[in-house]
Amino acid sequence: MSDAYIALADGRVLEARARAPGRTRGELVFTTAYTGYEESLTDPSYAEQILTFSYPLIGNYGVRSERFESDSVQPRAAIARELTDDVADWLAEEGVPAVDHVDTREIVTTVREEGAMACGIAAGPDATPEDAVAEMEACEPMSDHVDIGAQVSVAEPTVHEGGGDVDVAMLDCGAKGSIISSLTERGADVHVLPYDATAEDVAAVDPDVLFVSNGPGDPENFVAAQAVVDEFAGDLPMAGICLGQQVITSALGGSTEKMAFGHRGVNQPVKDLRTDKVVMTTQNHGYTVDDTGPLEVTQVNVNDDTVEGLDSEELEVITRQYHPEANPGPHDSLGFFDEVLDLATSSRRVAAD
Ligand SMILES: NC(=O)CC[C@H](N)C(=O)O
Repeated sequence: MSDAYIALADGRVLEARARAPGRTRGELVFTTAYTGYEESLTDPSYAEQILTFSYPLIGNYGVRSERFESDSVQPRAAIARELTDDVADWLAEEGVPAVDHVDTREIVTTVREEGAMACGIAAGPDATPEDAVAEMEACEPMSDHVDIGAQVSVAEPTVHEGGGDVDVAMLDCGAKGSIISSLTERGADVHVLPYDATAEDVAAVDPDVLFVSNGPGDPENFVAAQAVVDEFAGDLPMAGICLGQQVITSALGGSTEKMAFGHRGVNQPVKDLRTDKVVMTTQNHGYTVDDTGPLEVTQVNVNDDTVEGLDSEELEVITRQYHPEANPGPHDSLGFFDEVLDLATSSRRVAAD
């Protein structure tokens, strides 16, 4: 007898083993990353999603809080072929349902063929297939989570000192901790502001650059962040990662669209169109920029040609769809943070001349 059920939007109910009990629902997605489960499970970009690991064994090197990207577990639930006790116990403590002993290849091929979909999970001694179906039926599309930023952003402005003389104003739409530390390690002071900060809040920190972070859900719902970008366009250098690229592009007149199942993993090849160099990148996104507005495409995904990097010399904008901070993943693109800080300081020099 199974003690866990996974209900998919296409009507199937899969049997599994409960590793952390509970009932929940979310958008079913998968990551192909073979390491970095501590980072992925604490990445705020996964809020309101159910994360399936395609790699079959998750948890084989334990759970260490130094690796966490935020203070809590972010996906609504986790699914793997095999979860170790370390991970299962951690998720149980955090109240996040987790299941294993399920054919994750079937889940991955379903999502690849039919797209990211509504999913319900019921796990624990009393769980029934009907409970999982009821959860799945109550699942809202990602774009209906209009205030998802409130779930993942800081409540109050917070400063992370890097000791240098560059001030970054970061709109925290669900920032991973290592995006902040990638900037402080390079000497920047990072003023982390709530996702709904106003232009006045940003002006109050007198930044050299505006940075829009990664984050969960539909970028079109981050209307306050888009308004801030619109306000400072052309007057302040700007940079963004993932949701940040999407928000900046939309605010400047471009647009985004939902992908079928997105990119989630640590080996997505990205080509720089100026150098022809390909690097491996970490990704976690379900939306993509389809109209770049005034921005120029500088980098593309080698697998499907989607936009990976955007730039505008005139507007002093530089963005990435992937995650240069890695964690998990390859460090090939860490230089992005140097480019951001160069943009901030060179613009200040021009202003002073
Ligand atoms: N990592 C992110 O910032 C994700 C951005 C956005 N929520 C998407 O899925 O496309």
